Amino acid sequence: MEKLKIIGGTKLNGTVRVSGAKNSAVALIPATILAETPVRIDGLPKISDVDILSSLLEEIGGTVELSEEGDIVVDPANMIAMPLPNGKVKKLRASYYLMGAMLGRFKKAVIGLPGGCHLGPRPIDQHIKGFEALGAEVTNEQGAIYLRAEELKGARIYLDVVSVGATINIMLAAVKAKGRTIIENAAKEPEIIDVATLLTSMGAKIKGAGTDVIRIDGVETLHGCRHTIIPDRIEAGTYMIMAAAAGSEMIVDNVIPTHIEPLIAKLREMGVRIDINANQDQVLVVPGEKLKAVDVKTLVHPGFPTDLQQPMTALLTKAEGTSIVTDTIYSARFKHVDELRRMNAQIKVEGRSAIINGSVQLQGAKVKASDLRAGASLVIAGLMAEGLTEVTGLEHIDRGYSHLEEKLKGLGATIWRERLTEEEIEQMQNS
Ligand SMILES: CC(=O)N[C@H]1[C@@H](OP(=O)(O)OP(=O)(O)OC[C@H]2O[C@@H](n3ccc(=O)[nH]c3=O)[C@H](O)[C@@H]2O)O[C@H](CO)[C@@H](O)[C@@H]1O
Ligand SMILES: C=C(OP(=O)(O)O)C(=O)O
Repeated sequence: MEKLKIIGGTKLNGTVRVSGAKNSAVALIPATILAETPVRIDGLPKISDVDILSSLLEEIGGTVELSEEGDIVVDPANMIAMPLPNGKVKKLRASYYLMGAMLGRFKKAVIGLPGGCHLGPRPIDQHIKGFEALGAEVTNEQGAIYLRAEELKGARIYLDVVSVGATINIMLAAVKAKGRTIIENAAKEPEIIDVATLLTSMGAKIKGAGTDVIRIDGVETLHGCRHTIIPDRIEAGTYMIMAAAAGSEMIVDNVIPTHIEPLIAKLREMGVRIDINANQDQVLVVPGEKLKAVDVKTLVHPGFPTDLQQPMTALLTKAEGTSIVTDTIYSARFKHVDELRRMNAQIKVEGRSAIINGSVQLQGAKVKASDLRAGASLVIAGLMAEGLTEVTGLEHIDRGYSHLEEKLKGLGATIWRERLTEEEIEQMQNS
């Protein structure tokens, strides 16, 4: 077990390069199951979700080569419908994509219910509704989902909730179903377009990804191809927030600015200068002398992403006035607030909103990340704080931030990782 140590107050500047998108990577890797020949994906982030999914593909008989640079080649030829009831699948959310991909290829799968960040209830009823509409029988037996189908047939599926996971999972199963599937009220996140792009390169017929109606005409077979992942808009957003919190001037490189429009708009409203280069792949972030309080409401894409809510909450402790942050996607995504309070933040939570009074000078403290973006918000707070901050719960941060300390050190931050002592481990286990 490890902790991050941060000495706050250093002005960050320079250029940081964004890695491949976590939420694409975790769907692209399972999608390779559907091919009959090797698939290569370039630019995956170095995160534990990628490592775990790669090892799950090996468990079902795939040959997987993952390079240090994040390029993966998966040969799915010898994969079998091996049950994956629990264990590793519980360590991440996106193991649910193994359901759609294995159902598509083998017409059966047994996958344990997924893990991922605890943000309030995260049901998968819309995924199951989609699989059933395609002709699968779905049961929950001792914490694992059993899926079986004689054959998969295209269907019209209206999602009652706009869900990223359900949209992608239904796409994965439907690309090999007989006939046409129409997903209505589909989610529109850039990661959905990325997965559709990979599947199309594999021979699938998909129209409308990125809109709220996706049409899929099933095909008999899918083949290998080469694909480059999109940059991580949430990681990009996190560094932009770090720049606004503790930067002088920072260039965030390898971004698609249209993917982070709501964040750009909010940072500008706070008084942060954001310039986009002519190539549309870099943003320059220059914080103002003083930051203004703003209200933020998370929404489905293209609204403000819930995954940037927690980092944004940390930044708003530095803004003058009262900010209200409302999360309409998750009912309990405020576990970072108690930890920020330890650092002298003036925040209270009422229902789905956090009310933040600023500006305050945060103080270094020992804090614990309860989930991935809570971890990011504590690192941001640590960069702004006076003195030493120690962050534990790094297993969450490592699910989603590639080379975090190296990137921050490159920007001038004083940050390092240390092993926890026996005594600290015991204290954590008792707390
Ligand atoms: C691996 C991955 O890509 N994770 C992302 C994905 O999670 P995930 O795919 O789990 O999130 P969804 O878009 O499915 O969830 C959105 C909302 O719909 C609800 N819901 C979802 C499915 C369902 O069957 N029934 C249901 O009620 C959820 O409880 C939540 O309130 O999108 C979220 C919303 O942008 C992001 O926070 C996560 O980072
Ligand atoms: C909630 C997140 O991840 P997951 O869905 O993988 O738990 C996230 O990336 O912020």
